[in-house]
Amino acid sequence: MSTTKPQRINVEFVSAYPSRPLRGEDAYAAIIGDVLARMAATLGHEVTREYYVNDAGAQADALARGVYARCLAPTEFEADEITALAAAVRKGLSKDLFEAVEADWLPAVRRAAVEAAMASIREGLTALDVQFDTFTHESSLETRGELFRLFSDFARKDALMDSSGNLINAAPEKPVERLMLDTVSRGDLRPRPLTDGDGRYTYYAADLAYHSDKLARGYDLLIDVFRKDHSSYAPGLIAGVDLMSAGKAKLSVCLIDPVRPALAEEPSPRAPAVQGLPSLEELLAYYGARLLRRLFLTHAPGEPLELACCTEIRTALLDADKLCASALALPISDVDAQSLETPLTEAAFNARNPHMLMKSANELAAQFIKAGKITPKGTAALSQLLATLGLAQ
Ligand SMILES: NC(=[NH2+])NCCC[C@H](N)C(=O)O
Repeated sequence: MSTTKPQRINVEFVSAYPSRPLRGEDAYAAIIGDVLARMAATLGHEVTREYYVNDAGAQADALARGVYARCLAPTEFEADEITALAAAVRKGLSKDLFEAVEADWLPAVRRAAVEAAMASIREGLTALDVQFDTFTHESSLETRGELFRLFSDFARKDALMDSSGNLINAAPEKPVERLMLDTVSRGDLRPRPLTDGDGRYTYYAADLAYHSDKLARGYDLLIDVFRKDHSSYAPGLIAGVDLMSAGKAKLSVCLIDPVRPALAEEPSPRAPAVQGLPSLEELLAYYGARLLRRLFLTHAPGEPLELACCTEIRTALLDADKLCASALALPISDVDAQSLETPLTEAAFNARNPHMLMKSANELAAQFIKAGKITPKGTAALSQLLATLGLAQ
């Protein structure tokens, strides 16, 4: 089945902050990441599906503080997803902790809050029928030692700069303020800060340490599925990986279009023009995981995806689903038809565009329905496409 040299591929996707529930864009990223991983596996590659849990920075601290406040005075807050987390966290922590100073309770509350939040994120992903092999926690990475090693390597490669943009030939023993990485020589538009004004490592620096960890695990290709708001961040990461891997492995970034609420059909002058975006829960309740998957895969990348719970969309998705099922149930004819499964999967994988596969699956099904019969190769091609899309009948 494989037409390319088998490679070890890591697909990182979703990686939403534990500090908020999953949104439409996360669900979209989940489906695209899942299908990219399926395509790679179909082509014979060895694939790891990974989620990066950002549990170490300011967002995680803010989550811990919100949860802590609700643990102390549960009745003072309106019920929301943070109160739900607080209820779970409160049960597992000792009472004394709630009398301690922040430095004492913060790490424990943060750990428990992240765990409870990730449990609910995992539930959402399972409901979407998307599995992961690995969850890597930012807090578990030995960032400090690893970054010193990386910075020394950058200095040797003439890529480490001080705050005035001058190259420095050795990494400082202790982190100093405004160290920069010269990523411009690797195709980036501007150098990237490695430490901030207080000498603390940036999110980008920690992300480099994380990608260095992925490289050490021996992958030939790293794929990051990011939301489009990462579009100016991504080139810095790509250049950083290029520097770290010395050309041995490559990072490729797939950007997910924003997901917006659909415009109301007849916006009234009084009502707001847009309805709120339905939550993942509502979307799943309305469409079910299968039609929701079809909906994301039907969207051609490039424009924001407008999402709504709408009878017309639901009917169209259901019809497309039935079309494929009916095509596969047609009488088998022995007329030979060309099989397009592998070259197409390869093209779609190289373009990081599962939409191409979706379109072809629909077209193929319509073609066979029109002919009133299906060839053995047609059955194989259509089944293979649907399996790769996670839509096997
Ligand atoms: N290695 C990465 N930077 N992964 C993406 C992380 C995304 C980040 N947690 C967010 O929700 O915006």
